[in-house]
Amino acid sequence: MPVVRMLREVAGRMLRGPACGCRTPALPCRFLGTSPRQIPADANFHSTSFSEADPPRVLITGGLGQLGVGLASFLRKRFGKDNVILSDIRKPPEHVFLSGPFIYSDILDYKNLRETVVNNRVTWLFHYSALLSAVGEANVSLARAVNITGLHNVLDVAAEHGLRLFVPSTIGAFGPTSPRNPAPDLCIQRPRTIYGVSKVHAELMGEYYYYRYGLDFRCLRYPGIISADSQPGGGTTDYAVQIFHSAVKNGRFECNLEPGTRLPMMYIDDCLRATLEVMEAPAESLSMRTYNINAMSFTPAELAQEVLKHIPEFQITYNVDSVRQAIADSWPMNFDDSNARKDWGWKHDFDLPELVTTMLNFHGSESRIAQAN
Ligand SMILES: NC(=O)C1=CN([C@@H]2O[C@H](COP(=O)(O)OP(=O)(O)OC[C@H]3O[C@@H](n4cnc5c(N)ncnc54)[C@H](O)[C@@H]3O)[C@@H](O)[C@H]2O)C=CC1
Ligand SMILES: CC(=O)[C@H](N)C(=O)O
Repeated sequence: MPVVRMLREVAGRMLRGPACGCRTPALPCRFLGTSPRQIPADANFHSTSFSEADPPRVLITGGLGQLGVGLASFLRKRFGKDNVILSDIRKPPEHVFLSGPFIYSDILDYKNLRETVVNNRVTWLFHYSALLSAVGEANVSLARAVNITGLHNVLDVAAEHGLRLFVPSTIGAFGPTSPRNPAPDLCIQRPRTIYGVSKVHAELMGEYYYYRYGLDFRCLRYPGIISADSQPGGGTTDYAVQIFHSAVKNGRFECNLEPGTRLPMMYIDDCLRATLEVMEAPAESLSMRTYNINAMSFTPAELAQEVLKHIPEFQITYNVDSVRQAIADSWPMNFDDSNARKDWGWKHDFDLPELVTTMLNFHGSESRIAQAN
């Protein structure tokens, strides 16, 4: 077959993608060329032999933030302590350092990242490094570097070494022109933050690498995540974590969003379980590479009402941060996650009442321990 005709046919298949019902990459991974970092044409992309019976060798980037330590502990229970490596550019607290393998890894340093993957025989990568929505607006050039350049490094290393790659996206990947109640998986995405723009970029680049190079890219759009034993890293949904700590400690909370601001939220246990479930889902069950996941949706006033049921003297006041409020007003109020439920059986466990009970129990017992010491 003449080369030009062959290439045209392959490109046609790639562009048709899932519309023709394909659930595997439309483009054989080495058909049109090599990985983006000029790997030789005879390089074997899926060279890391990974039998489903062997546990994966996992690397978590940006692992010292709100979600990474919990993810490491969750994955270590499943795959064994030494098979899950936590990494970050910050110094780990002692209890984290002692809990399992930790290494320095800067995602902006491509060679360092590649060395880490090679030396540790990594097969699965969870890419958590990022600057979140509010801190991203305060430092756009750093957010652009970490969230976009860093992602390019991660994608290239993952493609080069045949990794299964998880990259979280967010409700922040939608904008004021997206349907907001609920936001479906596929719709207009024109976010107005550097965080949101970088996450749409990540979704598209990951999907492109899947079709172009056969990279096993998987992505979930997380709602705002609420965790008891880790602090949020500078986002718009942070209030929903901080409120519990303040309620138990002081009986009051000053909220930086307006009382009626409705946003999708999820308890961390559901988020981590969803992350593992989509990574373990058989490839043929995934009709898409990027899924919304949802659990609950509430406003600060509704959350405060639920806290009041446990702490009758609790008081909430409002001192609105205009940057965060503008961001929240452009995000979905609710998420449609029917595709995740249909394709790989996603189901959340925590609704608002269970969330509030769990969070207050944790902070209540923490503060009782502190008082006793
Ligand atoms: N926490 C949430 O509510 C949500 C989080 N996500 C996503 O989940 C992921 C994890 O989120 P969090 O743990 O909350 O973030 P976080 O902001 O708490 O932690 C991010 C980590 O990235 C690290 N980092 C920054 N620059 C780095 C670099 N050059 N190299 C390596 N690491 C670097 C930071 O030191 C930090 O520990 C992020 O990608 C975030 O966008 C998505 C939606 C909701
Ligand atoms: C929802 C998110 O992505 C994050 N928590 C943020 O508020 O920036």
